[in-house]
Order: sequence, then C-alpha cells, then structure tokens
Amino acid sequence: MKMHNFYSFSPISAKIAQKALCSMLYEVSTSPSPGLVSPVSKGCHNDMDYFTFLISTSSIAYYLPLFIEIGIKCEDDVLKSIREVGKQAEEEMLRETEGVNTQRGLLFLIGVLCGAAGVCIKKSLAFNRYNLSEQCSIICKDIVKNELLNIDRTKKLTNGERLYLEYKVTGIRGEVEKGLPTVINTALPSLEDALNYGLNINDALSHTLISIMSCVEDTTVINRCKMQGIYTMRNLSKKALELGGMKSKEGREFVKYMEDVFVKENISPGGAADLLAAAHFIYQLENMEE
Ligand SMILES: CC(C)(COP(=O)(O)OP(=O)(O)OC[C@H]1O[C@@H](n2cnc3c(N)ncnc32)[C@H](O[C@H]2O[C@H](COP(=O)(O)OP(=O)(O)OP(=O)(O)O)[C@@H](O)[C@H]2O)[C@@H]1O)[C@@H](O)C(=O)NCCC(=O)NCCS
Ligand SMILES: Nc1ncnc2[nH]cnc12
Repeated sequence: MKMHNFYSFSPISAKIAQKALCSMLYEVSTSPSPGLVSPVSKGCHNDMDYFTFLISTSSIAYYLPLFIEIGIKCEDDVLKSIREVGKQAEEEMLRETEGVNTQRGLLFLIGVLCGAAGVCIKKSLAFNRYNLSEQCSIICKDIVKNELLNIDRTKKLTNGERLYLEYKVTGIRGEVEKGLPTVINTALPSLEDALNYGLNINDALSHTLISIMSCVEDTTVINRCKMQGIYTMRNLSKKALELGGMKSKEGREFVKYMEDVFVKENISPGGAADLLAAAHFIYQLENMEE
C-alpha cells in the first residue's frame, strides 16, 4: 500500500476519526430504515447485508485520520489530496466487499467532512455545524461546474454524471458544494429534537433518517426508480412525520409500513443514509470534550 506523507497522524486526528467511524457504524445499525441495510434487514439489497457494511467500514477505518491530516497539512486543493487517499480507500473497500458498492458515496462525504475538520483545527475554528459546513463548501468549491457541467461523455459515466445529464440532479456534489444544507437545515434539528424528546439513539437516528428522506435529492433512489421514487419517498416520509415519526405509536407503525413499501418498490435511499451518518458525526464533534 502506498504510504502517504499524511500517514503519521496526531491524537486529535485519531479522536475525530473515531467519531466518524462510530457514525458510520451507527448509521448501518439503525432500524427501522426503509429500503436500507440494517442488522435485521437487507432492505432492497440482495448483494449486501449488515456484515458487508461492517467489513466495508473496517476496511476504510485506517484512512479516516489521514483525511483529517490532509485538512490540517494541505495548503491548497484539499479535495485533490482527499480524492487521492479516497481512491485507495475505495479500492480497499471494494476488495473487501468483493466489488459490492456499500459506502462509495459515504467514503467521499465523510472524507470531505474529515478534511473540513482538519481545516478547522488548522484555523483554530470551533467544531460546529456552521464552520464545518463552510469548510465543506470551500473544499468542494465549483465541484458541480467542474464535474457535472463538463462531463467527458467518451468515458464510462458514474450514476451521478448520467443522472445529471438526464435529470439535472446534482446529488452528493450539490450537497457538499452548498455546505450540506440537508444536514444543517433538516437532519441535525431533527436529531436534536428526537434526543431532547427522550428517544434512544437508535430511534432518534431512525426519526432523523425519515426527516432526511422527506427532502433529499437521492441519486440512488433516482437510479433505481426514476423521479417517481423520490416523490414516493418524500410523500411517505412526510406522512410519517405528520403522524409523529418515531415519537408516536402511529408514526412508528407507519415507518414499519414504509419498510415493506420501499422493498416492494425497490426504493433504497443510500444517499439519505450517508447524510444521516454525516449529521451524527457533526453532532458528536459539537459535543466532544476538548
Ligand atoms: C464523488 C462521488 C461520490 C461521485 O459519485 P457519482 O458521480 O455516482 O455521484 P452521485 O450519484 O451524486 O453520488 C454517489 C453516491 O453518493 C450517495 N448520494 C446520492 N445522492 C446523495 C445526496 N443527495 N447527498 C448525499 N449523498 C448522496 C450515494 O451513495 C450511497 O448509496 C450507495 C449504496 O446504495 P446502492 O443503492 O447500493 O447504490 P449502487 O450500488 O450504486 O446501486 P445498485 O447497484 O445497488 O443498484 C453507496 O455508495 C452509498 O454511499 C450515491 O451512490 C465519488 O464516488 C466519485 O466521483 N468517485 C470517483 C473516484 C473518487 O473520487 N473516489 C474517492 C472518493 S473520496
Ligand atoms: N444502511 C444502508 N443500506 C443501504 N445502502 C446504504 N448506503 C449507506 N448506508 C446504507
């Protein structure tokens, strides 16, 4: 494995990486999670289960502190260095999962967030959602223009590139370039509301996942079910939240019903799952002892 000049990392990088790892494991451990993999369900997936995600997460754990070190040490083009390390992580992940794409998008999202945390350390900025959001946006400045408005159609297109050409959806690139608006405006307020209400962490994460599903432009859903999948996901999620989501008996029953519908309709909101992990990661950083 190519060693990087980021391979030696500081204790703070190790500590932040531990929080990122925790959030990745919490995300896939959350249930109910309509359409998604959890300890008790394969969701819409016949090629992966909970243990696929455990080995996938373990395979990229080593790289997490490196992303933070990149934010601390890199003076320019942080994204380029994140992607160099991320590509190695992605190769290792796909080797461990025997080619199944479990967390390719999450690797990019968490890589950028860890890089943003590193920049906050370098600039002595507090670990809060606003600084992390701003640094994500700076790291990913012009990623939509550079990667979706100038697509090289001679090469094999990624799902995101193809879906941009077809529907003008910007997916994860739009999210990071805008500073994670779904995380800042929807997911974190929902998570804090659910925890303050007294839900345990599993139910609070499930409640937050439903709130993300009510508004996210998830390309994994569009890839499988075209835009109709997004409309179905948003309408059912809004109905669940109107019933109280995981804070009420009726809401819980409706979320369970959603699990059946999502499997039947092949709706798997992998992007929403990633944003849930990102929200929990930021929540941990904001509440981390110095
Ligand atoms: C920057 C890339 C992530 C770009 O990839 P792509 O061009 O494909 O762009 P998107 O489609 O926009 O996003 C890719 C993944 O990001 C997740 N995602 C989708 N929408 C959003 C959103 N609005 N906000 C946040 N995240 C979003 C999603 O990833 C998750 O779902 C995948 C698992 O679900 P599944 O249904 O199994 O997906 P598939 O396997 O594709 O379908 P099936 O075959 O099963 O039917 C999993 O990836 C989750 O993380 C989107 O899939 C980056 O990948 C890229 O450009 N890579 C090139 C190399 C590189 O730079 N690597 C280093 C990265 S640090
Ligand atoms: N729990 C999950 N199930 C399916 N796809 C995912 N992508 C990220 N997390 C996922």
